[in-house]
Amino acid sequence: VMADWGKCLDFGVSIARQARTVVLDAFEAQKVVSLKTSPADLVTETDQGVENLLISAIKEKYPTHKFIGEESVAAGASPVLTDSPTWIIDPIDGTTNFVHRFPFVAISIAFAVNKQTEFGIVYSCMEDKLYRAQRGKGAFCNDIPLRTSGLEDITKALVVTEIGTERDDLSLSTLTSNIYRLLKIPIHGIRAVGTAAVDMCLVASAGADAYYHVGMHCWDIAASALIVSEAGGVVHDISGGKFDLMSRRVIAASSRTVARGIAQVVEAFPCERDDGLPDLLPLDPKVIGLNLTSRCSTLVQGTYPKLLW
Ligand SMILES: O=P(O)(O)O[C@H]1[C@H](O)[C@@H](O)[C@H](O)[C@@H](O)[C@@H]1O
Ligand SMILES: [Mg+2]
Ligand SMILES: [Mg+2]
Repeated sequence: VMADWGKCLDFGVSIARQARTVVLDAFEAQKVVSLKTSPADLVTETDQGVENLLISAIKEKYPTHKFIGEESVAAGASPVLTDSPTWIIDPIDGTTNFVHRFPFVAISIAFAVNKQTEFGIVYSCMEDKLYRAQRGKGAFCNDIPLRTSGLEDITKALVVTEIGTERDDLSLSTLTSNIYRLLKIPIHGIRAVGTAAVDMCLVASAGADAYYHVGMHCWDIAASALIVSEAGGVVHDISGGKFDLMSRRVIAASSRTVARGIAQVVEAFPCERDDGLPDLLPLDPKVIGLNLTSRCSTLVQGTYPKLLW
C-alpha cells in the first residue's frame, strides 16, 4: 500500500510559511554577500539561516530523515540521495534576485523516499504563491488546481530558461547558441525569471510552455519537477531521454512534442553531476532500443550525441 505522506507535506507547508516571513524581513535589509563557485554565484546569511531553520524544524519532528540542502552541500555535506526519506532543500532559489531585490525569490522543498519524490513545495515569496504537489494527487497554487498549457506546437511556445552562474566560454557559447537555435525555430519568445523553481512552476501553471536548463542543481528543481508532472506536464533529460534528478540537466514541458522539439536543438555542456558519479550519457534504452550496461566513464567533451526519436 502506498504510504500517505500527506501529514509530512502539511508540516512542510507550515515551515515554508515560517521561512517566508524570514525572507520577506530580509528582502529590504542590507545584505552580506559571499561568492561560491563563480563571481555570479552568490550566497547570503539569509540562505544559510533559512536552511538551518528548515532543517532543525524537520529534524525535531522527523529525527531519522535525511537532507540534501544547497548550503549544507556548499559547506561539505554529501548530496547523495539514498532510499531513506530525504528532504531536498533550496532555502532561497534566486539568491541573485534576492540580493538585487528583483522580486522573484522562492523556497523549494522536496521530499523523496526510495529516490522517488513524494511531494514538492515551491513558495514564490514576493508573489505569495505557494505551489505544491503530492505524487498522484495533483498540483496546486494557493489551493487552486494547476494544469499545463498542453501546447503541442513549438512555434507557439513561450520558453523559460536560465542564464546560470557559469561564466566560462564553453558554457556561455553553448547557452547562447541554444537560445539562438530555439528562436530560429521560431518560437514566441524566451524568458528567464532568475529562479529555476519559479520558471518550472510557470510551466505547471501554463504561464510558460517549457523550461530547459543545463547546470542547475537537484535542489533547484526537485520540488517543481513533481509540480510540473502532477500538472500534466512532462519532465525529460535535455537529450529527450529519461529525466535524472542528479544530472543537472532538464526539459520540463507542456507536452512530449514540445519537449522533443527543444531536445532537437539544444545541447548540453559537460558539468559534474550532483551525486559526483561519472556522467551517464542520457541514453534511455527504451527510447533508442540499446542495451546499455556500462556507465560512460568520461564526459563527452562538447556536446552529447543528439537523441532524436
Ligand atoms: O539562487 P540559487 O539557489 O543559487 O539557484 C539559482 C542558480 O544558482 C542559478 O545558476 C540558476 O540560473 C537559477 O535558475 C537558480 O535558481
Ligand atoms: Mg537554487
Ligand atoms: Mg539557493
